[in-house]
Amino acid sequence: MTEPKRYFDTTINHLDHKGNGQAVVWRENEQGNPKKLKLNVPLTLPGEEVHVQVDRPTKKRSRAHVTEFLKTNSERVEAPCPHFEICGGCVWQHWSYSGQLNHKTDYVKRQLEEQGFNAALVKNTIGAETPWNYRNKMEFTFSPEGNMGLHEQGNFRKVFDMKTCLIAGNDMVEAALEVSKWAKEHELPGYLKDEHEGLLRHLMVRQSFATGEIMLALVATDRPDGKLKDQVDNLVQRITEKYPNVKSLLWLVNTLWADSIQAEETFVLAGRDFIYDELAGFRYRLWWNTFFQTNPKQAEKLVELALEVGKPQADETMFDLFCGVGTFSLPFAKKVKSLAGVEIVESSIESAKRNATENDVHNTYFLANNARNGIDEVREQFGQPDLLLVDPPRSGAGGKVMRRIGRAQPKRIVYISCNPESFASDITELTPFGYELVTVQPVDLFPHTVHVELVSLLELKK
Ligand SMILES: C[S@@+](CC[C@H](N)C(=O)[O-])C[C@H]1O[C@@H](n2cnc3c(N)ncnc32)[C@H](O)[C@@H]1O
Repeated sequence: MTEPKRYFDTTINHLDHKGNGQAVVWRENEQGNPKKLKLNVPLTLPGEEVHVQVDRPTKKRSRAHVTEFLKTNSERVEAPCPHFEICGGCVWQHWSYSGQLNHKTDYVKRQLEEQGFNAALVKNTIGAETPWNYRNKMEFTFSPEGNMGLHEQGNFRKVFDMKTCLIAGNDMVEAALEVSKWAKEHELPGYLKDEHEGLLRHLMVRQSFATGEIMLALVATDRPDGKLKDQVDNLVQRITEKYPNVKSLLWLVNTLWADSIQAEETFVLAGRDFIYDELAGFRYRLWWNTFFQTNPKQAEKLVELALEVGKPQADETMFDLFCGVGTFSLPFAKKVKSLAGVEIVESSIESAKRNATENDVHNTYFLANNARNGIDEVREQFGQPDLLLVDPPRSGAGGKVMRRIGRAQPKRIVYISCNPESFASDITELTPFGYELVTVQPVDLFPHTVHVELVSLLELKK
């Protein structure tokens, strides 16, 4: 039997939702008939002509690696991070920032067009002034070999030994690297998922760019006392001496198989159990599990844009669905008569209430409930809203919530989305209730990644 052909010349015709180049080649099957082979070619850009080696040439779809670039995209640039190509964090450092922004605008337009909306309503994506060191929160993983870093691209089981991260805040990366050094010096074993063995699982680090305060939360399978006492004392000493901005050093115990950042017990090793942050002129307390915007500079633009398109009025009643700790609720509440926020995570609602009081905002009501039931509950209490803001997670609000929004008949709806696909599908639900899409403004909160955020306005037709 002859070996199937593995090497092909091809052209990248588009990028998939993970940012990888897509191409099609033709191969011959065993009977000598032509068969289509779809290729997923990482680290390529639209229009590039490449010579590739295919992993599994007998499949319908396969991953392929570039062995030679025959023609490159004029927007291709040198990626500055030494971990690029291995790290699963950024996929587009090899693309000029303007190229990324144009692509994001086109992507939003395409999603809306596919659902029958007018793509001309989509404005050009607002980029970041500095597309580096923008993230205020990172979650690193410890590997069984004792490395601390991010997962490798396309391989969730492998973690590489991180030396730097160009998209995260510098101070928090330095403090995180000190924890990595500490773990190595004490030879503390990283966690082995399959065997459910080992000690260190994750390190969550967050930093406020406004106050400078840093939180380090180490997730481990054991408590920080007993046999670990000496090592933990050493960690506390080196962090508090070298990094005075670390105002919260936490140890979270997670003995469960589920490998997410969660805690059965929380130990405060140094400082408090929260840090202070500020956004758009408001002060927030953030605990280790509080959702907060991860690119605060660009998030401020989201708040400004939401206020600009939503035009809140002093005599209006407003609902904020998926309100989190009140990032949008507080600035809007300053401008309306009353505001009711709904959010599923109880600790975020507790935080939203405290944030409102601490920021001298006294016309808010926050309800811990899912958006679907919560909207009915706040309608019973406050009646029909004039203005409604909705900012759901990536999966979108879903038909049931959107139809309830439609039935509530607010005059204006500000929809903030981190996923244009679920956004486009969600807003189709509003058309039968008389809503019209007025404007869509994409904002880049995550440079060098495929993600794009947007602020939109829908109005009830007269
Ligand atoms: C994209 S975040 C937005 C949070 C907030 N607007 C902000 O900017 O900080 C989405 C929020 O929806 C919350 N959430 C997720 N599912 C929910 C549901 N079914 N009902 C209500 N809130 C939900 C999450 O806990 C999270 O706080």
